[in-house]
Amino acid sequence: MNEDNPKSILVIFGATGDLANRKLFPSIYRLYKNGKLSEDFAVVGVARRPHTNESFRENVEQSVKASRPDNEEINDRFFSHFYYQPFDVTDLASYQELKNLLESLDEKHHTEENRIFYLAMAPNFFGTIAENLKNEGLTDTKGWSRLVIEKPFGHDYPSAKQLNEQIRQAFDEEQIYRIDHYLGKEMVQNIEVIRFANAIFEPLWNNQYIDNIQITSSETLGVGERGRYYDKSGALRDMVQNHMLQMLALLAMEPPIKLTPDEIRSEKIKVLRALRTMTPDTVDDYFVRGQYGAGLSNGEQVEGYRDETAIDSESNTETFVAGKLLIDNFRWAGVPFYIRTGKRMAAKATEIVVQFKELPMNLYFNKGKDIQPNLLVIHIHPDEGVTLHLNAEKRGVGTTSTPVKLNYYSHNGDKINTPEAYEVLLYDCMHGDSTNFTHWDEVALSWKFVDVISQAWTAKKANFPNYESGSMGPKAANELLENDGFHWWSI
Ligand SMILES: NC(=O)C1=CN([C@@H]2O[C@H](COP(=O)(O)OP(=O)(O)OC[C@H]3O[C@@H](n4cnc5c(N)ncnc54)[C@H](OP(=O)(O)O)[C@@H]3O)[C@@H](O)[C@H]2O)C=CC1
Ligand SMILES: O=C1O[C@H](COP(=O)(O)O)[C@@H](O)[C@H](O)[C@H]1O
Repeated sequence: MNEDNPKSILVIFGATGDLANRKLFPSIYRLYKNGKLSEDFAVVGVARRPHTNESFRENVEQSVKASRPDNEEINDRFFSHFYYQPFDVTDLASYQELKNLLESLDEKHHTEENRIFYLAMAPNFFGTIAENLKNEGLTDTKGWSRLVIEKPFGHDYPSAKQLNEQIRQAFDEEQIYRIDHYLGKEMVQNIEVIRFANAIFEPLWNNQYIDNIQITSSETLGVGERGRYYDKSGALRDMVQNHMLQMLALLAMEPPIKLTPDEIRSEKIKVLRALRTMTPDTVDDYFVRGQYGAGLSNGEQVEGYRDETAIDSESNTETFVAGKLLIDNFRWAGVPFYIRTGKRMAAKATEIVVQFKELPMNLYFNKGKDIQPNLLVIHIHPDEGVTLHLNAEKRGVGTTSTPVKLNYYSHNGDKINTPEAYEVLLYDCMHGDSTNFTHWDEVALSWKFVDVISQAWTAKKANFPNYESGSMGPKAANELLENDGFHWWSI
Protein backbone atom coordinates (compact mmCIF):
# COMPACT_ATOMS: atom_id res chain seq x y z
CA MET A 1 0.00 0.00 0.00
CA ASN A 2 1.21 3.47 -0.80
CA GLU A 3 1.55 5.46 2.43
CA ASP A 4 1.43 8.70 0.44
CA ASN A 5 -2.20 8.10 -0.31
CA PRO A 6 -4.31 10.74 1.38
CA LYS A 7 -6.46 9.84 4.33
CA SER A 8 -10.04 10.99 4.01
CA ILE A 9 -13.73 10.35 4.51
CA LEU A 10 -15.81 10.15 1.37
CA VAL A 11 -19.46 11.08 1.96
CA ILE A 12 -21.74 9.93 -0.85
CA PHE A 13 -25.08 11.74 -1.05
CA GLY A 14 -27.40 9.42 -2.98
CA ALA A 15 -25.67 6.22 -1.85
CA THR A 16 -28.67 4.03 -2.63
CA GLY A 17 -28.88 5.30 -6.21
CA ASP A 18 -27.85 3.93 -9.59
CA LEU A 19 -24.61 5.86 -10.00
CA ALA A 20 -23.30 4.94 -6.56
CA ASN A 21 -24.07 1.28 -7.07
CA ARG A 22 -22.97 0.84 -10.67
CA LYS A 23 -19.95 3.13 -10.75
CA LEU A 24 -18.79 4.55 -7.43
CA PHE A 25 -18.61 1.46 -5.17
CA PRO A 26 -16.81 -0.69 -7.79
CA SER A 27 -14.37 2.16 -8.46
CA ILE A 28 -13.60 2.63 -4.76
CA TYR A 29 -13.02 -1.11 -4.49
CA ARG A 30 -10.58 -1.11 -7.40
CA LEU A 31 -8.66 1.77 -5.84
CA TYR A 32 -8.47 -0.19 -2.60
CA LYS A 33 -7.44 -3.42 -4.28
CA ASN A 34 -4.75 -1.68 -6.29
CA GLY A 35 -3.25 -0.12 -3.17
CA LYS A 36 -4.32 3.40 -4.13
CA LEU A 37 -6.33 4.00 -0.96
CA SER A 38 -4.79 4.36 2.43
CA GLU A 39 -6.23 1.96 5.06
CA ASP A 40 -7.16 5.18 6.85
CA PHE A 41 -10.33 5.89 4.94
CA ALA A 42 -14.07 5.68 5.47
CA VAL A 43 -17.04 5.95 3.15
CA VAL A 44 -20.32 7.26 4.52
CA GLY A 45 -23.40 6.66 2.41
CA VAL A 46 -26.41 8.87 2.95
CA ALA A 47 -29.93 8.69 1.48
CA ARG A 48 -33.48 8.50 2.77
CA ARG A 49 -33.93 4.73 2.63
CA PRO A 50 -33.55 2.97 5.98
CA HIS A 51 -30.34 0.94 6.15
CA THR A 52 -28.05 -0.21 8.91
CA ASN A 53 -24.30 -0.22 8.40
CA GLU A 54 -24.58 -3.99 7.87
CA SER A 55 -27.33 -3.91 5.25
CA PHE A 56 -25.56 -1.04 3.47
CA ARG A 57 -22.31 -3.03 3.43
CA GLU A 58 -24.20 -5.96 1.90
CA ASN A 59 -25.44 -3.65 -0.86
CA VAL A 60 -21.95 -2.36 -1.50
CA GLU A 61 -20.64 -5.92 -1.63
CA GLN A 62 -23.30 -6.89 -4.17
CA SER A 63 -22.47 -3.95 -6.38
CA VAL A 64 -18.74 -4.73 -6.22
CA LYS A 65 -19.42 -8.39 -7.04
CA ALA A 66 -21.69 -7.45 -9.94
CA SER A 67 -18.87 -5.43 -11.43
CA ARG A 68 -16.45 -8.38 -11.18
CA PRO A 69 -18.14 -11.24 -12.99
CA ASP A 70 -14.87 -13.20 -12.91
CA ASN A 71 -15.74 -14.35 -9.35
CA GLU A 72 -12.46 -12.99 -8.18
CA GLU A 73 -11.98 -13.16 -4.44
CA ILE A 74 -13.01 -9.95 -2.69
CA ASN A 75 -11.09 -8.59 0.26
CA ASP A 76 -13.80 -8.42 2.97
CA ARG A 77 -11.89 -5.93 5.09
CA PHE A 78 -12.80 -3.31 2.49
CA PHE A 79 -16.48 -3.29 3.52
CA SER A 80 -15.72 -2.52 7.16
CA HIS A 81 -14.81 1.01 6.03
CA PHE A 82 -18.40 1.69 4.94
CA TYR A 83 -21.07 3.40 7.07
CA TYR A 84 -24.61 4.50 6.39
CA GLN A 85 -26.77 7.28 7.72
CA PRO A 86 -30.45 7.71 6.83
CA PHE A 87 -30.62 11.33 5.75
CA ASP A 88 -32.94 13.77 4.09
CA VAL A 89 -30.89 16.49 2.45
CA THR A 90 -33.63 19.03 3.04
CA ASP A 91 -33.75 18.38 6.81
CA LEU A 92 -31.22 20.46 8.79
CA ALA A 93 -31.21 18.08 11.76
CA SER A 94 -29.71 15.39 9.51
CA TYR A 95 -26.60 17.51 8.98
CA GLN A 96 -25.86 17.72 12.72
CA GLU A 97 -26.13 13.94 13.02
CA LEU A 98 -23.84 13.54 10.04
CA LYS A 99 -21.37 15.99 11.56
CA ASN A 100 -21.21 13.92 14.74
CA LEU A 101 -20.72 10.72 12.76
CA LEU A 102 -17.91 12.22 10.69
CA GLU A 103 -16.14 13.47 13.79
CA SER A 104 -16.23 10.03 15.38
CA LEU A 105 -15.01 8.40 12.15
CA ASP A 106 -12.19 10.92 11.88
CA GLU A 107 -10.93 9.56 15.16
CA LYS A 108 -11.58 5.92 14.44
CA HIS A 109 -10.02 5.90 10.96
CA HIS A 110 -7.36 8.62 11.49
CA THR A 111 -8.71 10.55 8.53
CA GLU A 112 -7.25 13.88 9.63
CA GLU A 113 -10.59 15.66 9.10
CA ASN A 114 -10.19 15.50 5.31
CA ARG A 115 -13.53 15.22 3.58
CA ILE A 116 -14.91 14.66 0.13
CA PHE A 117 -18.62 15.32 -0.31
CA TYR A 118 -19.80 13.54 -3.44
CA LEU A 119 -23.22 14.70 -4.69
CA ALA A 120 -24.60 11.68 -6.58
CA MET A 121 -28.14 13.05 -6.46
CA ALA A 122 -30.64 14.90 -8.58
CA PRO A 123 -29.12 18.29 -9.53
CA ASN A 124 -31.91 20.33 -7.90
CA PHE A 125 -30.37 19.37 -4.53
CA PHE A 126 -26.78 20.45 -5.33
CA GLY A 127 -27.09 24.04 -4.13
CA THR A 128 -29.06 23.19 -0.97
CA ILE A 129 -26.59 20.51 0.10
CA ALA A 130 -23.57 22.75 -0.46
CA GLU A 131 -25.14 25.55 1.59
CA ASN A 132 -26.20 23.26 4.42
CA LEU A 133 -22.78 21.62 4.62
CA LYS A 134 -21.23 25.02 5.14
CA ASN A 135 -23.90 26.48 7.45
CA GLU A 136 -24.02 23.40 9.67
CA GLY A 137 -20.24 23.41 10.08
CA LEU A 138 -19.39 20.19 8.21
CA THR A 139 -16.70 21.93 6.19
CA ASP A 140 -15.24 23.58 9.24
CA THR A 141 -12.41 21.12 9.89
CA LYS A 142 -8.65 21.11 10.34
CA GLY A 143 -8.24 19.14 7.11
CA TRP A 144 -9.42 19.87 3.58
CA SER A 145 -12.98 19.69 2.21
CA ARG A 146 -13.83 19.04 -1.43
CA LEU A 147 -17.16 18.97 -3.20
CA VAL A 148 -17.68 16.61 -6.15
CA ILE A 149 -20.65 17.47 -8.32
CA GLU A 150 -22.27 15.26 -10.90
CA LYS A 151 -23.77 16.44 -14.13
CA PRO A 152 -25.90 18.12 -15.29
CA PHE A 153 -24.50 21.39 -13.97
CA GLY A 154 -27.54 23.51 -14.79
CA HIS A 155 -29.99 23.35 -17.66
CA ASP A 156 -28.71 26.40 -19.51
CA TYR A 157 -26.32 29.28 -18.82
CA PRO A 158 -28.59 31.28 -16.45
CA SER A 159 -29.48 28.24 -14.31
CA ALA A 160 -25.84 27.06 -14.25
CA LYS A 161 -24.74 30.54 -13.18
CA GLN A 162 -27.29 30.62 -10.40
CA LEU A 163 -26.23 27.17 -9.20
CA ASN A 164 -22.59 28.15 -9.33
CA GLU A 165 -23.22 31.27 -7.28
CA GLN A 166 -25.08 29.24 -4.69
CA ILE A 167 -22.29 26.67 -4.42
CA ARG A 168 -19.60 29.33 -4.33
CA GLN A 169 -21.22 30.77 -1.18
CA ALA A 170 -20.04 27.61 0.51
CA PHE A 171 -17.00 26.34 -1.43
CA ASP A 172 -14.12 28.05 -3.25
CA GLU A 173 -13.60 27.19 -6.91
CA GLU A 174 -10.48 25.14 -5.97
CA GLN A 175 -12.63 22.97 -3.69
CA ILE A 176 -15.20 22.20 -6.40
CA TYR A 177 -14.71 19.14 -8.62
CA ARG A 178 -17.28 19.12 -11.44
CA ILE A 179 -17.35 15.64 -12.91
CA ASP A 180 -17.24 15.01 -16.63
CA HIS A 181 -16.58 11.29 -16.72
CA TYR A 182 -15.20 11.47 -20.28
CA LEU A 183 -12.20 13.30 -18.82
CA GLY A 184 -11.44 10.20 -16.76
CA LYS A 185 -11.34 7.92 -19.80
CA GLU A 186 -7.91 6.56 -20.56
CA MET A 187 -7.86 7.56 -24.24
CA VAL A 188 -9.37 11.00 -23.66
CA GLN A 189 -6.49 11.68 -21.30
CA ASN A 190 -4.21 10.27 -23.99
CA ILE A 191 -5.19 13.00 -26.47
CA GLU A 192 -2.69 15.36 -24.84
CA VAL A 193 0.06 12.75 -24.83
CA ILE A 194 -0.48 11.82 -28.47
CA ARG A 195 -0.39 15.48 -29.45
CA PHE A 196 2.34 16.85 -27.24
CA ALA A 197 4.72 13.89 -26.93
CA ASN A 198 5.06 13.03 -30.61
CA ALA A 199 7.17 15.11 -32.96
CA ILE A 200 5.34 13.65 -35.96
CA PHE A 201 1.93 15.06 -35.01
CA GLU A 202 2.27 18.48 -33.43
CA PRO A 203 3.88 20.18 -36.46
CA LEU A 204 0.97 18.95 -38.60
CA TRP A 205 -1.74 19.80 -36.08
CA ASN A 206 -3.19 22.85 -37.83
CA ASN A 207 -5.14 24.13 -40.80
CA GLN A 208 -2.24 23.63 -43.20
CA TYR A 209 -2.29 19.85 -42.87
CA ILE A 210 -5.63 18.86 -41.36
CA ASP A 211 -8.75 18.72 -43.52
CA ASN A 212 -11.30 18.04 -40.80
CA ILE A 213 -11.71 16.36 -37.43
CA GLN A 214 -14.64 14.09 -36.58
CA ILE A 215 -15.74 13.21 -33.07
CA THR A 216 -18.39 10.51 -32.71
CA SER A 217 -19.96 9.13 -29.57
CA SER A 218 -22.73 6.76 -30.55
CA GLU A 219 -24.82 4.53 -28.32
CA THR A 220 -26.98 1.53 -29.13
CA LEU A 221 -29.09 1.84 -26.00
CA GLY A 222 -32.20 3.95 -25.91
CA VAL A 223 -33.23 6.27 -23.12
CA GLY A 224 -34.02 3.33 -20.81
CA GLU A 225 -35.15 4.23 -17.29
CA ARG A 226 -33.95 7.82 -17.50
CA GLY A 227 -36.87 9.21 -19.50
CA ARG A 228 -37.95 11.77 -16.93
CA TYR A 229 -34.54 13.42 -16.92
CA TYR A 230 -33.72 12.90 -20.58
CA ASP A 231 -36.94 14.24 -22.09
CA LYS A 232 -36.18 17.61 -20.47
CA SER A 233 -32.55 17.45 -21.48
CA GLY A 234 -31.94 15.85 -24.89
CA ALA A 235 -28.66 14.92 -26.51
CA LEU A 236 -27.46 18.52 -26.83
CA ARG A 237 -27.46 19.15 -23.07
CA ASP A 238 -26.75 15.54 -22.09
CA MET A 239 -23.69 14.95 -24.31
CA VAL A 240 -22.69 17.99 -26.40
CA GLN A 241 -22.52 20.69 -23.71
CA ASN A 242 -20.08 18.59 -21.70
CA HIS A 243 -18.38 15.49 -23.14
CA MET A 244 -18.26 16.47 -26.83
CA LEU A 245 -17.06 20.02 -26.22
CA GLN A 246 -14.47 18.82 -23.72
CA MET A 247 -13.01 16.39 -26.28
CA LEU A 248 -13.01 19.14 -28.89
CA ALA A 249 -11.19 21.51 -26.53
CA LEU A 250 -8.48 18.93 -25.83
CA LEU A 251 -8.00 18.31 -29.55
CA ALA A 252 -7.84 21.98 -30.47
CA MET A 253 -6.06 23.68 -27.59
CA GLU A 254 -2.59 25.19 -27.86
CA PRO A 255 0.21 23.36 -26.03
CA PRO A 256 0.03 24.53 -22.41
CA ILE A 257 3.24 25.98 -21.00
CA LYS A 258 3.06 23.44 -18.16
CA LEU A 259 0.95 20.40 -17.45
CA THR A 260 -0.79 22.03 -14.50
CA PRO A 261 -4.58 22.23 -14.11
CA ASP A 262 -4.54 26.02 -14.49
CA GLU A 263 -2.43 26.09 -17.64
CA ILE A 264 -4.36 23.30 -19.38
CA ARG A 265 -7.67 24.85 -18.41
CA SER A 266 -6.59 28.23 -19.66
CA GLU A 267 -5.83 26.75 -23.11
CA LYS A 268 -9.13 24.87 -23.23
CA ILE A 269 -11.00 28.03 -22.34
CA LYS A 270 -9.38 29.86 -25.27
CA VAL A 271 -10.74 27.22 -27.65
CA LEU A 272 -14.25 27.54 -26.25
CA ARG A 273 -13.99 31.31 -26.57
CA ALA A 274 -12.95 30.97 -30.21
CA LEU A 275 -15.90 28.77 -31.19
CA ARG A 276 -17.86 30.49 -33.94
CA THR A 277 -21.18 31.48 -32.45
CA MET A 278 -24.37 31.06 -34.41
CA THR A 279 -27.50 33.12 -34.58
CA PRO A 280 -30.94 31.48 -34.36
CA ASP A 281 -31.17 31.83 -38.16
CA THR A 282 -27.88 30.07 -38.89
CA VAL A 283 -28.21 27.16 -36.45
CA ASP A 284 -29.68 24.90 -39.14
CA ASP A 285 -26.63 25.49 -41.36
CA TYR A 286 -24.37 24.02 -38.70
CA PHE A 287 -26.44 21.65 -36.56
CA VAL A 288 -28.74 18.71 -37.23
CA ARG A 289 -31.06 17.13 -34.67
CA GLY A 290 -32.70 13.73 -34.72
CA GLN A 291 -34.99 11.51 -32.73
CA TYR A 292 -35.11 7.73 -33.05
CA GLY A 293 -38.13 5.87 -34.28
CA ALA A 294 -38.72 2.14 -33.96
CA GLY A 295 -36.24 -0.22 -35.57
CA LEU A 296 -33.79 -3.06 -35.08
CA SER A 297 -31.17 -2.62 -32.41
CA ASN A 298 -28.64 -5.41 -31.94
CA GLY A 299 -31.00 -7.70 -33.85
CA GLU A 300 -34.02 -6.92 -31.66
CA GLN A 301 -37.09 -4.92 -32.60
CA VAL A 302 -37.23 -1.83 -30.35
CA GLU A 303 -39.77 0.93 -29.91
CA GLY A 304 -39.36 4.54 -30.90
CA TYR A 305 -38.36 7.26 -28.41
CA ARG A 306 -41.88 8.66 -28.11
CA ASP A 307 -43.14 5.25 -26.95
CA GLU A 308 -40.54 4.85 -24.19
CA THR A 309 -41.43 5.12 -20.48
CA ALA A 310 -41.92 8.68 -19.17
CA ILE A 311 -41.57 10.27 -22.62
CA ASP A 312 -44.13 12.69 -23.99
CA SER A 313 -45.87 11.02 -26.94
CA GLU A 314 -45.25 14.18 -29.00
CA SER A 315 -41.84 14.90 -27.61
CA ASN A 316 -39.71 17.40 -29.49
CA THR A 317 -36.56 16.26 -27.64
CA GLU A 318 -33.56 15.30 -29.74
CA THR A 319 -31.83 11.97 -29.16
CA PHE A 320 -29.22 12.70 -31.83
CA VAL A 321 -27.09 15.72 -32.64
CA ALA A 322 -24.59 16.29 -35.41
CA GLY A 323 -22.78 19.56 -35.75
CA LYS A 324 -20.09 21.42 -37.63
CA LEU A 325 -18.04 23.64 -35.34
CA LEU A 326 -15.53 26.22 -36.47
CA ILE A 327 -12.79 27.58 -34.30
CA ASP A 328 -11.92 31.09 -35.35
CA ASN A 329 -8.27 31.27 -34.44
CA PHE A 330 -4.97 31.21 -36.29
CA ARG A 331 -4.42 27.46 -35.99
CA TRP A 332 -7.87 26.25 -36.97
CA ALA A 333 -9.39 28.82 -39.31
CA GLY A 334 -11.20 26.90 -42.04
CA VAL A 335 -11.00 23.43 -40.45
CA PRO A 336 -14.41 21.98 -39.61
CA PHE A 337 -14.75 19.93 -36.43
CA TYR A 338 -17.70 17.61 -36.94
CA ILE A 339 -19.36 16.06 -33.93
CA ARG A 340 -22.17 13.52 -33.69
CA THR A 341 -23.75 11.72 -30.81
CA GLY A 342 -26.98 9.82 -30.36
CA LYS A 343 -28.91 7.02 -28.79
CA ARG A 344 -30.15 3.86 -30.53
CA MET A 345 -27.52 4.10 -33.20
CA ALA A 346 -25.87 1.21 -35.04
CA ALA A 347 -22.84 0.91 -32.76
CA LYS A 348 -21.66 1.76 -29.26
CA ALA A 349 -18.44 3.59 -29.95
CA THR A 350 -16.55 6.75 -29.14
CA GLU A 351 -13.93 7.65 -31.67
CA ILE A 352 -12.03 10.63 -33.01
CA VAL A 353 -10.85 10.75 -36.63
CA VAL A 354 -8.29 13.33 -37.71
CA GLN A 355 -8.29 13.51 -41.51
CA PHE A 356 -5.12 14.94 -43.01
CA LYS A 357 -5.05 16.91 -46.25
CA GLU A 358 -4.03 15.34 -49.54
CA LEU A 359 -0.50 15.95 -50.75
CA PRO A 360 -0.28 18.83 -53.26
CA MET A 361 0.74 16.32 -55.93
CA ASN A 362 0.47 12.62 -55.26
CA LEU A 363 2.69 10.69 -57.67
CA TYR A 364 0.75 7.53 -57.01
CA PHE A 365 -2.64 9.00 -57.62
CA ASN A 366 -3.00 7.81 -61.21
CA LYS A 367 -1.48 4.41 -60.68
CA GLY A 368 -3.31 3.25 -57.60
CA LYS A 369 -7.02 3.89 -57.51
CA ASP A 370 -7.02 3.14 -53.85
CA ILE A 371 -5.24 6.18 -52.44
CA GLN A 372 -6.84 7.23 -49.18
CA PRO A 373 -6.20 10.29 -47.02
CA ASN A 374 -4.04 9.74 -43.98
CA LEU A 375 -6.16 9.34 -40.89
CA LEU A 376 -5.27 9.31 -37.24
CA VAL A 377 -8.03 7.47 -35.39
CA ILE A 378 -8.19 7.71 -31.61
CA HIS A 379 -10.32 4.86 -30.27
CA ILE A 380 -11.84 5.81 -26.95
CA HIS A 381 -14.46 3.10 -26.51
CA PRO A 382 -14.87 0.11 -26.73
CA ASP A 383 -11.37 -0.21 -28.20
CA GLU A 384 -8.74 1.93 -26.55
CA GLY A 385 -5.88 2.81 -28.80
CA VAL A 386 -4.75 4.55 -31.93
CA THR A 387 -4.77 3.62 -35.61
CA LEU A 388 -2.76 5.46 -38.23
CA HIS A 389 -3.99 5.00 -41.80
CA LEU A 390 -1.17 5.26 -44.34
CA ASN A 391 -0.59 4.36 -47.98
CA ALA A 392 2.13 1.81 -48.73
CA GLU A 393 3.36 -0.14 -51.70
CA LYS A 394 1.19 -3.05 -52.71
CA ARG A 395 3.30 -6.16 -52.34
CA GLY A 396 4.45 -7.57 -55.64
CA VAL A 397 2.57 -5.02 -57.74
CA GLY A 398 5.43 -2.61 -58.42
CA THR A 399 4.63 0.99 -57.67
CA THR A 400 0.96 0.64 -56.86
CA SER A 401 -0.11 1.76 -53.42
CA THR A 402 -2.53 0.27 -50.96
CA PRO A 403 -3.96 1.59 -47.68
CA VAL A 404 -2.41 0.09 -44.54
CA LYS A 405 -3.13 0.55 -40.86
CA LEU A 406 -0.76 0.82 -37.93
CA ASN A 407 -2.60 -0.15 -34.77
CA TYR A 408 -1.82 0.39 -31.13
CA TYR A 409 -4.22 -0.92 -28.50
CA SER A 410 -3.48 0.32 -25.03
CA HIS A 411 -4.98 -2.67 -23.20
CA ASN A 412 -3.48 -5.43 -25.36
CA GLY A 413 -6.88 -7.00 -25.81
CA ASP A 414 -7.59 -7.47 -22.10
CA LYS A 415 -9.33 -4.53 -20.48
CA ILE A 416 -9.13 -5.82 -16.93
CA ASN A 417 -6.43 -3.42 -15.90
CA THR A 418 -7.79 -0.34 -17.64
CA PRO A 419 -9.00 1.93 -14.84
CA GLU A 420 -12.64 2.97 -14.95
CA ALA A 421 -13.19 6.69 -15.54
CA TYR A 422 -14.72 7.13 -12.08
CA GLU A 423 -11.80 5.35 -10.48
CA VAL A 424 -9.36 7.77 -12.09
CA LEU A 425 -11.41 10.80 -11.14
CA LEU A 426 -11.95 9.76 -7.52
CA TYR A 427 -8.23 9.15 -7.18
CA ASP A 428 -7.43 12.57 -8.67
CA CYS A 429 -9.89 14.26 -6.33
CA MET A 430 -8.37 12.55 -3.28
CA HIS A 431 -5.02 13.94 -4.41
CA GLY A 432 -6.40 17.41 -5.02
CA ASP A 433 -5.68 17.20 -8.76
CA SER A 434 -8.43 19.06 -10.61
CA THR A 435 -6.92 18.77 -14.11
CA ASN A 436 -9.61 16.40 -15.30
CA PHE A 437 -12.56 18.26 -13.83
CA THR A 438 -14.33 21.18 -15.43
CA HIS A 439 -13.78 24.69 -14.21
CA TRP A 440 -16.73 27.08 -14.02
CA ASP A 441 -15.39 29.14 -16.95
CA GLU A 442 -15.51 26.08 -19.22
CA VAL A 443 -19.02 25.22 -18.07
CA ALA A 444 -20.19 28.79 -18.66
CA LEU A 445 -18.75 29.03 -22.18
CA SER A 446 -20.12 25.62 -23.16
CA TRP A 447 -23.61 26.55 -22.01
CA LYS A 448 -23.48 29.87 -23.86
CA PHE A 449 -22.55 28.04 -27.08
CA VAL A 450 -25.23 25.39 -26.66
CA ASP A 451 -27.99 27.75 -25.52
CA VAL A 452 -28.20 29.39 -28.96
CA ILE A 453 -28.88 26.00 -30.51
CA SER A 454 -31.41 24.87 -27.92
CA GLN A 455 -33.29 28.16 -28.13
CA ALA A 456 -33.53 27.87 -31.92
CA TRP A 457 -34.72 24.28 -31.62
CA THR A 458 -37.27 25.03 -28.93
CA ALA A 459 -38.74 27.77 -31.12
CA LYS A 460 -39.27 25.43 -34.07
CA LYS A 461 -40.89 22.01 -33.84
CA ALA A 462 -38.92 19.27 -35.55
CA ASN A 463 -40.22 16.64 -37.89
CA PHE A 464 -39.59 13.70 -35.56
CA PRO A 465 -38.91 10.79 -35.56
CA ASN A 466 -36.36 11.09 -38.34
CA TYR A 467 -34.00 8.15 -37.93
CA GLU A 468 -34.55 4.47 -37.42
CA SER A 469 -33.23 2.76 -34.34
CA GLY A 470 -30.11 0.85 -35.34
CA SER A 471 -29.03 3.39 -37.97
CA MET A 472 -26.32 6.06 -37.85
CA GLY A 473 -28.77 8.95 -37.52
CA PRO A 474 -30.76 11.11 -39.94
CA LYS A 475 -29.76 11.64 -43.57
CA ALA A 476 -29.18 15.33 -42.90
CA ALA A 477 -26.19 14.40 -40.71
CA ASN A 478 -24.49 12.90 -43.76
CA GLU A 479 -25.39 15.89 -45.90
CA LEU A 480 -23.75 18.20 -43.36
CA LEU A 481 -20.38 16.73 -44.39
CA GLU A 482 -21.22 16.02 -48.01
CA ASN A 483 -21.90 19.73 -48.54
CA ASP A 484 -18.25 20.31 -47.60
CA GLY A 485 -16.94 17.44 -49.78
CA PHE A 486 -16.37 15.07 -46.81
CA HIS A 487 -18.08 12.04 -45.33
CA TRP A 488 -18.22 10.42 -41.91
CA TRP A 489 -15.55 7.77 -41.56
CA SER A 490 -17.16 4.57 -40.41
CA ILE A 491 -16.63 3.63 -36.80
N1 LIG B 1 -26.74 6.93 -13.23
C1 LIG B 1 -25.82 7.29 -14.12
O1 LIG B 1 -25.30 6.49 -14.91
C2 LIG B 1 -25.38 8.70 -14.17
C3 LIG B 1 -25.84 9.63 -13.26
N2 LIG B 1 -25.38 10.91 -13.31
C4 LIG B 1 -25.85 11.91 -12.33
O2 LIG B 1 -25.66 11.41 -11.02
C5 LIG B 1 -26.68 11.88 -10.16
C6 LIG B 1 -27.38 10.68 -9.52
O3 LIG B 1 -27.94 9.87 -10.52
P1 LIG B 1 -28.55 8.43 -10.22
O4 LIG B 1 -27.72 7.67 -9.25
O5 LIG B 1 -28.82 7.82 -11.54
O6 LIG B 1 -29.95 8.80 -9.53
P2 LIG B 1 -30.91 7.85 -8.71
O7 LIG B 1 -32.29 8.40 -8.89
O8 LIG B 1 -30.69 6.42 -9.00
O9 LIG B 1 -30.46 8.10 -7.20
C7 LIG B 1 -30.80 9.26 -6.48
C8 LIG B 1 -30.33 9.12 -5.04
O10 LIG B 1 -30.72 10.27 -4.31
C9 LIG B 1 -31.34 9.86 -3.09
N3 LIG B 1 -32.29 10.89 -2.68
C10 LIG B 1 -33.33 11.38 -3.37
N4 LIG B 1 -33.95 12.35 -2.67
C11 LIG B 1 -33.27 12.48 -1.49
C12 LIG B 1 -33.40 13.32 -0.36
N5 LIG B 1 -34.36 14.26 -0.26
N6 LIG B 1 -32.50 13.19 0.64
C13 LIG B 1 -31.53 12.27 0.58
N7 LIG B 1 -31.35 11.44 -0.48
C14 LIG B 1 -32.22 11.54 -1.50
C15 LIG B 1 -31.98 8.52 -3.44
O11 LIG B 1 -32.12 7.69 -2.34
P3 LIG B 1 -33.43 7.54 -1.45
O12 LIG B 1 -34.57 7.34 -2.37
O13 LIG B 1 -33.09 6.36 -0.59
O14 LIG B 1 -33.51 8.79 -0.66
C16 LIG B 1 -30.87 7.92 -4.32
O15 LIG B 1 -29.87 7.37 -3.51
C17 LIG B 1 -27.60 12.73 -11.05
O16 LIG B 1 -27.17 14.06 -10.98
C18 LIG B 1 -27.34 12.20 -12.45
O17 LIG B 1 -27.60 13.16 -13.44
C19 LIG B 1 -24.44 11.31 -14.22
C20 LIG B 1 -23.95 10.44 -15.16
C21 LIG B 1 -24.40 9.07 -15.24
O1 LIG C 1 -23.10 11.36 -19.41
C1 LIG C 1 -23.66 10.53 -20.11
O2 LIG C 1 -22.93 9.61 -20.74
C2 LIG C 1 -23.49 8.38 -21.17
C3 LIG C 1 -22.51 7.78 -22.17
O3 LIG C 1 -21.30 7.53 -21.50
P1 LIG C 1 -20.30 6.40 -22.03
O4 LIG C 1 -19.17 6.47 -21.06
O5 LIG C 1 -21.06 5.11 -21.99
O6 LIG C 1 -19.94 6.79 -23.42
C4 LIG C 1 -24.85 8.56 -21.77
O7 LIG C 1 -25.46 7.30 -21.97
C5 LIG C 1 -25.73 9.35 -20.83
O8 LIG C 1 -26.97 9.62 -21.46
C6 LIG C 1 -25.08 10.66 -20.45
O9 LIG C 1 -25.82 11.24 -19.38
